[in-house]
Amino acid sequence: MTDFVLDPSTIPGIVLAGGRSSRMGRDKTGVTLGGCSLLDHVLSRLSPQTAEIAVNADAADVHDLPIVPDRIPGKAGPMAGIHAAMIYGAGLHATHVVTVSVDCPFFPTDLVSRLAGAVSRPEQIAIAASQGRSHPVFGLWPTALAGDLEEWVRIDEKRRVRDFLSRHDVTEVAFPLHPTRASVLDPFFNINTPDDLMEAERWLEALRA
Ligand SMILES: Nc1nc2c(ncn2[C@@H]2O[C@H](COP(=O)(O)OP(=O)(O)OP(=O)(O)O)[C@@H](O)[C@H]2O)c(=O)[nH]1
Ligand SMILES: [Mg+2]
Repeated sequence: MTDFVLDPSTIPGIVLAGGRSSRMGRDKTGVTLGGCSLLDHVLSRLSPQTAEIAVNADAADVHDLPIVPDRIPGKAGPMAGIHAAMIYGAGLHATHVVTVSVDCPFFPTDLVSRLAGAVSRPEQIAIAASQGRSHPVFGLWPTALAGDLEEWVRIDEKRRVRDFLSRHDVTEVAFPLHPTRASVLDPFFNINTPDDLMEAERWLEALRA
């Protein structure tokens, strides 16, 4: 039994868009899919699920949303974005933040509620998974871990997300595949290359059919 309950409607959501997009060759945030930017796809999935939304990036066309740049310099990887998200959430007096990746337009519509429902202790991290693989950029993070994460990024040269997670109490939440007319879609399908973008166009058609 646990008496720790997290209200998903109070959890700020941060879109991680601070990477180099090197495989795509141009900033993934503004790449269009079905005529809308990837950022717009992700915002329409996230906004019904969270209280406030910010975008982790150095600079981008993010409408009138707050931009949260990395605090740790040098493009230190996704954990630097998650660190910036934790600091942002702490500034809003939130105990937890949710992160999603800008290059993943089909993520589950019940992501935040299921992650929030999975944690049973205040310092527990919840991470999404599908098909037996975890997707740590889709996570629910206690803002109280910001100091530990900052120190880890400074001392751990490899900065593998999994190595950070191994220091903490983590629960994984498995999400089902999504049936479409074409085939079953992994909701965490993510777009790294121009070929992935073409595949995403086909998934979008299949979802609309
Ligand atoms: N803040 C921040 N976010 C990052 C960094 N590197 C990657 N990310 C984010 O982490 C998520 C997963 O990263 P990738 O899929 O590798 O994206 P990417 O690094 O922009 O693309 P590549 O350069 O092709 O690897 C994306 O949402 C990126 O925006 C970083 O150095 N800082
Ligand atoms: Mg990368």
